[in-house]
Parts: sequence; C-alpha cells; structure tokens
Amino acid sequence: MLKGGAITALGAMSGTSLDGVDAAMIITDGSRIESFGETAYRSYSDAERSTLRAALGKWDGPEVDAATDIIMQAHLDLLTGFKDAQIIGFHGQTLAHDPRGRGTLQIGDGAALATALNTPVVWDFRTCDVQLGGEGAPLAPYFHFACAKYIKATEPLCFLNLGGVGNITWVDPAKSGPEVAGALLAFDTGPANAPINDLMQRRFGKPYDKNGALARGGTVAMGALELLLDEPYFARIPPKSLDRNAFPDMMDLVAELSDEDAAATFTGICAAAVARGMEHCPIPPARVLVTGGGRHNPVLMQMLAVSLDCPVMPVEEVGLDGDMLEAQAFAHLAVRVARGLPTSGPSTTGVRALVGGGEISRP
Ligand SMILES: Nc1ncnc2c1ncn2[C@@H]1O[C@H](COP(=O)(O)OP(=O)(O)OP(=O)(O)O)[C@@H](O)[C@H]1O
Ligand SMILES: CC(=O)N[C@H]1[C@@H]2OC[C@@H](O2)[C@@H](O)[C@@H]1O[C@H](C)C(=O)O
Repeated sequence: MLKGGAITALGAMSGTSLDGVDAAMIITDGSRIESFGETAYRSYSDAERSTLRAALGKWDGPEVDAATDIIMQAHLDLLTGFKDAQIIGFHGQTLAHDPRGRGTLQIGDGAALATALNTPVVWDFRTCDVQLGGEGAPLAPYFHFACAKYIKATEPLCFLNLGGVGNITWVDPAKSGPEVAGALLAFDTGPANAPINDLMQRRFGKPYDKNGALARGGTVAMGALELLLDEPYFARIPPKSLDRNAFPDMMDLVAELSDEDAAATFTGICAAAVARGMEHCPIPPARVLVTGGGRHNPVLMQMLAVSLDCPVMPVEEVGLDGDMLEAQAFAHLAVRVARGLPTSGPSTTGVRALVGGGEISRP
C-alpha cells in the first residue's frame, strides 16, 4: 500500500458512448486534489467503433476478444505519450452491466498494460462492489466529492455526467469526507447520449447529433417520453445503475417519427430522466454542474435549464474540464485503491459497507 502525500496519477476511460479514450493526469493523495495535469484523447475509427458496438451486451466470445484487442491498442497508443505517471487508473470499456445478475464486464487487461507501460495499473474497479451486492456504478462520486472541495463549494450541489448513460452525484461539501453519512447520493439518471447516437448511426451513418442540430428542428413526442419514463427503473429509489442498452426497445418508440422528432424525443427523454432523478436529492442543490459530452449539445442543455429548478451550467464555469472528468476520476480512484481508501459505499452504489474496488497490477 502506498503511503505519504500526493502523487502523479494517470487515468484512462473509454465510455459507453463509444467515441474514444480520454486520458488525464492529476496530482492527488486520493483525498485532496492538488492539481490537474496534461490530457489527451484518441477517437475510435468507424471500423473500430463498429467492432466495439458488435460486442456490446456480450460477456465472452470472439466479438469480445476483437473488442478487447481494440481497447488495448487504443490505450497503448494514447498512454505511451504520458511520461511521469506513478500510477495508472485503467477503467477499460464496459460491454455489459447486470449487477443483479451476471455481474459487470469492463474489457482490457490491466496486467498487460502495467508491463507494457512499466507502471503500476489499478483496474477492474467495479467487480468487487458488484460481488458485495453493490451496483458497481457510478464510481465517479468519491472523486466528485474531492472536486466539490477543490472548487471550494459551500452549499450542496450536483455533478451531472451526460455520457452514453447519464449519472448524477449530489454532494454536501460541508461534510469531512465522501464516506461520511449524508455526504453523497449518486445514481444513473437514465439513457443520455447513447440512444441519440444509436439513432444517428442507424438513420444517417453518423456518430452523434452535432450541437443538437437535428433535435432542434423537431418536437418531443410526449407519449413516447412518458411511455419510457413509466419503466420501473425511474421510480426506483437510488442508488441504482443502468446498462447502456437497458431499454432495448427504445428505438421502437420513435420508429414512426420523423428524424427531427425522433432526435428531439431522445434528447427530451434524457432531460426528463434527469429531472425525475432530481426528486431524490436530499436537499435541492444550489446548482447542477454538467460534465460529459452532452453539455456540448445546446438543445439538451436548454431542455435541462427549463426542467430543473436551479442553475445548470457546464463544469467549465467552475474551472473543471468536462471532457476529462471521468479520466481524472479513475486516476484519483487509482490512488485511493493504492492507499486502501474506499471508492464506493451505501450512498453511491448501494453496497452495504465501504468498498475499495480495483485490482493492482505491477510491471
Ligand atoms: N457538440 C456536440 N453536440 C452534441 N452531442 C455531443 C457533442 N459533443 C459530444 N456529444 C455527445 O457526447 C458523447 C460523448 O460523451 P462522453 O465522452 O461524455 O461519453 P462517455 O464518456 O463515452 O460516456 P459515459 O459517461 O456514459 O461512460 C458523444 O458520443 C455525443 O453523443
Ligand atoms: C457500468 C458502467 O460502466 N457505467 C458507466 C456508464 O456511463 C455513465 C454511467 O453509466 C456510470 O454509471 C458509469 O460511468 C461513470 C464513469 C461512473 O462510474 O461514475
């Protein structure tokens, strides 16, 4: 176990929207963020993305092996460019997530990465939490707590991540640590960019609805939206988490709609699911800080501004980098694992006791 002060950690995340790998450096002791460092991004080619897509929802087999090769190569390409990391947090790519059934699968071999990069790698962050009865997700909340301290927040606030799936963390920055009762509440809000991306791929062969251009010209089909929000997931008390493809029939909901209305409806569903989730906050937050790719979508941001009862703004407004927060999170969590600190607990994944999930592989 590492002892002592802050160290330089590198984090890497390939998220559910399948756009690419983010990597970021951070100097932290696992509790306090001292500073943020260099970042980099490697996007997937169309061919790589379709291989990854083909493996979604699978637990093993040739599709998973082909996807794993891509994940390993993409991370090696990106991470060799960083020189000073003392430890690496490697999330890998989630292919399947079923915490109440078969478990959770993040592909990629952290031990091979440790050898190739000659640096200790912390990986497989979610399995231990799931094995102990937790949701295994979201895991960024313990990092969000450190971010709230870093930005010197004084009132309860939320971090909202709009990736493929949406997740929210309510934080009370007055508490002394993330594991303290009442410091955090976190859960996945619902589908975010993934259905929009899937629609764009299916109807236009494009990866996403850039700046919400398509959704902007459409109208939200309220019937379809309400039908989805009737799913039991949205009424469940958090903590709770979602698989990227948890609602496989979503595309059917918009099958009869024009391209514009279909895009508007999926965008509206993302915002409405967040609004529904906000009802669970113990105290209304003073603001919602938005991270993840969805904050680049002005139509989605406008829908959120209309649906929520507090100011909604991108995390850049408080000096954070919304494209890199998840990569930074896994760097921070890697240091926590190495120091024997917990990475999840009852208020974030619903696990019954505090868990420090993650395997450490040394070169
Ligand atoms: N300019 C933009 N306009 C509209 N949407 C955008 C824009 N930029 C990014 N996005 C959306 O954000 C997605 C990427 O978000 P992000 O990188 O946060 O996801 P992720 O990390 O893969 O997902 P997760 O947090 O679920 O693991 C893109 O696939 C796209 O849908
Ligand atoms: C199983 C899994 O990979 N979940 C992701 C996904 O993407 C967003 C949301 O669903 C969140 O629960 C999680 O990622 C973030 C980084 C987290 O664990 O906090």
